[in-house]
Amino acid sequence: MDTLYIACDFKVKPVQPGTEILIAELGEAGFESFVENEEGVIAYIQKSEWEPSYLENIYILNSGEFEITYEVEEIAQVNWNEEWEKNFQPIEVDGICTVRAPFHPEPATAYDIVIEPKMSFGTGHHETTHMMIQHLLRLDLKGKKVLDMGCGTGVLGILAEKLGAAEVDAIDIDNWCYLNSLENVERNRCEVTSVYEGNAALLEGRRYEVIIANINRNILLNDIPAYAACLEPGGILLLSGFYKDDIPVIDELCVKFSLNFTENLEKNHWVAVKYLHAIS
Ligand SMILES: C[S@@+](CC[C@H](N)C(=O)[O-])C[C@H]1O[C@@H](n2cnc3c(N)ncnc32)[C@H](O)[C@@H]1O
Repeated sequence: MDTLYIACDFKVKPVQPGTEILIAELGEAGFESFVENEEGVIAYIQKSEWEPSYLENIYILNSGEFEITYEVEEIAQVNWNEEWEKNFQPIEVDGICTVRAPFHPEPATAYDIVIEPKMSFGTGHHETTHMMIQHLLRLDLKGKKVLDMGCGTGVLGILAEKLGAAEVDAIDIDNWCYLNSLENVERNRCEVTSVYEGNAALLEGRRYEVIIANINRNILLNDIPAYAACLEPGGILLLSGFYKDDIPVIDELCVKFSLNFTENLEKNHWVAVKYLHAIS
């Protein structure tokens, strides 16, 4: 079944830094996927999530700081491979991990993740994915049970398996992301990663030592109690998908569930925060 999408084709002047700021704002607002080009960016959102007034609340479009024009189009399927071949450059994180498409040459980094992103979020280009990869590279995941909540392309769960996790559950609410994660898990020859379509309701009765969730502020505020309920004492929770300014409200909730702030990475106002589940 085809999922209908809204594609907004933004022409931005100057392209940098205007496009970067626009993508950050659209990502926070709920746009799922971005294809950058020489003139700006095409941003995608599921039609079911879209309202005609949606762009009115995107500050950068109305601030006058950048000259931005756009066209809105409804689409079903497009040739994503062609789009990504034109636009997707490999991403290297800390000289240790590369995220690339199948048509890129094999890298020399210790970890090589091959992603065909299609419509899903999670190529390592976004600040939040990049920082979550950085966090993961610094953890000892050997033998751990890991949850990748809001897996998108599956990139973080795939990396968790490559870093030695004993078992990885990757969950996404979106059918397209679920299917894309399945494909990418297979493409990377993962053996201990299972992909599920769903949300925090699936977590009942499950236990994890590490939980990764790069989603957005509101979903996290809703689902942190469910994450805490299935995180082992001494376990680690990595959260991203929100801005630095949102840390206090996220922190306030986490503390109530014995999740203690330990470390924070920050890039272009986006953050990725590490919490430790207190041992009671
Ligand atoms: C910002 S993307 C992150 C993708 C990938 N994990 C990464 O770090 O690049 C967030 C993902 O969360 C999914 N999502 C949104 N709400 C969700 C929910 N309530 N439960 C599970 N997944 C959700 C979206 O479909 C999307 O794929």
